[in-house]
Amino acid sequence: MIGIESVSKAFGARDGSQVVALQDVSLAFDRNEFVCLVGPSGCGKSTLLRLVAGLVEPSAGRVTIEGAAVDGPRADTGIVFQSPTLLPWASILDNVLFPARMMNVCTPDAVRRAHALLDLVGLAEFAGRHPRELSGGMQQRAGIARALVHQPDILLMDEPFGALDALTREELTLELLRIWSDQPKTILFVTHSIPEAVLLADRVVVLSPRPGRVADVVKVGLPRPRSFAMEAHDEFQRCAGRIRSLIFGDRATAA
Ligand SMILES: Nc1ncnc2c1ncn2[C@@H]1O[C@H](COP(=O)(O)OP(=O)(O)OP(=O)(O)O)[C@@H](O)[C@H]1O
Repeated sequence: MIGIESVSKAFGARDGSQVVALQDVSLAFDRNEFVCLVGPSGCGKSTLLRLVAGLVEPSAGRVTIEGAAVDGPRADTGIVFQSPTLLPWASILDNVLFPARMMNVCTPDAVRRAHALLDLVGLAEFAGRHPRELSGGMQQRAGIARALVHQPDILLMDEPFGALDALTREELTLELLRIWSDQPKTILFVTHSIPEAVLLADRVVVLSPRPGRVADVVKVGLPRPRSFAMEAHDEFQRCAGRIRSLIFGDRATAA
C-alpha cells in the first residue's frame, strides 16, 4: 500500500551546509500492516513519517500510496504526534471533530463516529470537558480519537506515548492494539522503546545512525492478540535481541 522507493532527504542548514537525514531508503508496507520504526536519535524516523504524510518532499526517490506519488497531505491519512496539541478553548468532542470540520465533512454521521471513538478510547464521559480538565494520557487518547474520526486508512504515529508515564503507556499500547483489530488500517509507529515495537508490530524497521538507512527489517512472529505476558516468549526475546544488536552492535551485550 505504501512504497518508499530509493528515497533520500537532505535538509539545508543556515550556514549553507546540508544535513542528510535519510539516504537511499526503500521499503514497502502492506495494507493493514502494523510497522514500527526504531533507530538512534536523529536517524530520520520522523522525517520518514513526514515524507509519507506528504508534509515534506523527498530530495531523491519517491513515496507512493496505492501506486500514486504522494505530493502533499492526504485526507485519508491520520497523524498522532508526541504531544496531542488539542485546541484549549474547544471541548473534547469539538477537538475530535476538528479534522472533519476542516474537511467540510462534519455530518451527523461524523458526530456519531466521534462519540463512538470517545467511547472506544474511554472518554465518553469527557466529551463536553476541555483539554485542561484531562490528564496527559486522556489528552493523548483524545488525540488518537481525533486522528481516527475521518476514517483514515493510514495512521502515522510519531512517539505518541513518549511523554506519558510507564503505566499509562502500557495501557494505551493495549488500547491501540484493540482499536487496530477493531478498525484495521496501515499503521506506521515511531518509538524509542524496543519492547513496545516488538509488542505492537508485524515488522520492525531498524534505521542506522544518520544518515538513516535501513539496517534491517525484523519480522515479529508472535501470535495475536498480543499481551505483555509475551515479553517472556522466545520469539519476543529473539526479535528484541536482534533489534538491540542492530542498534548497539557489540555494546548490546557489554553490560
Ligand atoms: N526541518 C528540518 N530542517 C533541518 N534539519 C532537519 C529538519 N528536520 C529534521 N532535520 C534533521 O534531520 C535529521 C533527522 O531528524 P528526525 O527528526 O527525522 O530524526 P528522528 O530519528 O526522528 O530523531 P529523534 O529520535 O531524536 O526524534 C536530524 O539531524 C535533524 O536535525
